[in-house]
Amino acid sequence: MRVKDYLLKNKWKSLLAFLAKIFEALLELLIPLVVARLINDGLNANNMTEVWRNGGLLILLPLIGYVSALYCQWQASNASQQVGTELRSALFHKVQSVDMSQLDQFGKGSIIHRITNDTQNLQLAIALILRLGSRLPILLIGSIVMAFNVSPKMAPIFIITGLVIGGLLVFVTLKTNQQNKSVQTNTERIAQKSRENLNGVRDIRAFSNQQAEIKAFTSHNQQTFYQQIKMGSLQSIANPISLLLINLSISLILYLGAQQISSGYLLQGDVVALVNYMNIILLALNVLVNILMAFTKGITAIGRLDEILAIQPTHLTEKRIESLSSPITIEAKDLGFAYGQYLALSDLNFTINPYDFFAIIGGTGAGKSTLVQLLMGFVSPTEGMLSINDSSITSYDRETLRDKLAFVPQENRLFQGTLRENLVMGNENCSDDFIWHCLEVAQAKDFIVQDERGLDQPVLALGRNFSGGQKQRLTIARALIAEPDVLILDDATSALDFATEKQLLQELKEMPITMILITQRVNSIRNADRILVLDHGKQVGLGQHQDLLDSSTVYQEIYALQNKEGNNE
Ligand SMILES: Nc1ncnc2c1ncn2[C@@H]1O[C@H](COP(=O)(O)OP(=O)(O)OP(=O)(O)O)[C@@H](O)[C@H]1O
Repeated sequence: MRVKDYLLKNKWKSLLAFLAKIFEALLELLIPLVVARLINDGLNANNMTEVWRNGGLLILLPLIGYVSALYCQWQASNASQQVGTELRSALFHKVQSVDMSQLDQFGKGSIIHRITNDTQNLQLAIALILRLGSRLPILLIGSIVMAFNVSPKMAPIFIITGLVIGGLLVFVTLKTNQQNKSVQTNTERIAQKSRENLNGVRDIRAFSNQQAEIKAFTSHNQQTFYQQIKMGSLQSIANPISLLLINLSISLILYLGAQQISSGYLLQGDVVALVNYMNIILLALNVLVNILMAFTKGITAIGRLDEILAIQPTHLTEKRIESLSSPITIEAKDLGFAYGQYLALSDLNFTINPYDFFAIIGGTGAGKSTLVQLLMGFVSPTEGMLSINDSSITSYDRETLRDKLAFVPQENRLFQGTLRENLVMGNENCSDDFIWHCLEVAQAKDFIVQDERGLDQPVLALGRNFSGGQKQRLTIARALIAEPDVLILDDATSALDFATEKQLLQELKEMPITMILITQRVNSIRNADRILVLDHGKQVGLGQHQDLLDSSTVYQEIYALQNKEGNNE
């Protein structure tokens, strides 16, 4: 579904709001006529019945109009809020359901900006257009028609004024629409820069890079400022020019009206009605400028939201497999993956048997993390096949995969709360005994028991009260507590000292799980059942430690380098 479908879904509420506002506008148009009658037939003719009748109408018509406006307000708010809520939810679901690589082109900051800011802009535009926009054509066209009715000779003044001001506003709208797109992109850059800075505040300070960062931020900020000024200036031209034209027209009506009253063609009340209609046009045009501003933002938002809604999950299958029985066998056949045009992995062929200790090694940028993303179903293969128990990984329901495969990333994340809350995220009903067992396997028990609050000890935001190595052990324990069939550790032992890592791997190997370890350290995987060696996205070795030392040049090089430098021990 696209934005237009969400707008159509709420068409009845919008239509009711629209009709209520049109009704109010029609009533408003009658008022100058009633005033004219009050003057011509009542006051000038000294007819008190007409004075009372038209005076009464002058009270009644605005009252009915007010009730109608209230009803419109209610329906318009309802429709706009509903569209906003449904869109936010649809965007969130879309972001959850597509491959992560499909979102790369937008960036996280942009996606957040679209889900929050753009939906808000669209919501405001809908509300404003329904509440104010619907009455504008009625007021503008109606005033010209009514003026024609009062005096056909004066009507050309209305038509010419309307056309000139209308043309001016169309010009301003087209110009500001273009400008508004740049403003949105820049605002997004500011959000992205702020996010990047907050996340990397330590690195920035460590490298004393604050000045450069402040300069980059200020530059984006200034650019937005100038763009906003340019947009505001364009929009502000419209108002004084419209005002000038309207006042010139009113002067002309008064001048010509005076002559026509003298010649008996018009009555005084008719001239008052014509001036009132011109004032209605002026007020309507004032509102129009505000609506156009909201409208341009709304149109920009629709385009930006549709870009996200249009993403089709690359792995869509008719029916997803919702059960995955143990034990699990993973097989790659001519597997490859490309980020856009860049082929990050190609021609991978391997099998991971149940309860294997399978290791993946390779230098920086070899494609290890990309392979993990494929294994976790975060991205889908662009070449060949990756299967789990003989069915393509893309045919499985995501939740089913998450239940069976646990992943510990390089960047370990703990959340504010208690240790227990952090640990049981994937298995809320597990017993304390099981938690302690997993903590023991993950080599985390020792430092947890030192605090008498045990599992109830607090975790600060981002796990700030734990060291890097402690956080790694806790995230491994969390993955084990979820009782997965396959545990994938993506460089997740890098902060552990060699002895602790050795002990951890030993204990994990004894558990009834398949372990996939991604690492850069040869010495961590000497005991692996099988090691996959990657180099620049290609498979350059597959076998056990000793086989690879005999057969794989890349593995020999990594081994020689690490053991010469003694990096690992
Ligand atoms: N989102 C992305 N968009 C484009 N290219 C990417 C993306 N992520 C990774 N790459 C490229 O794909 C290649 C493999 O990256 P990957 O992160 O899988 O390597 P890695 O072996 O895990 O490296 P490291 O050990 O340094 O983490 C690299 O050349 C990288 O530049």
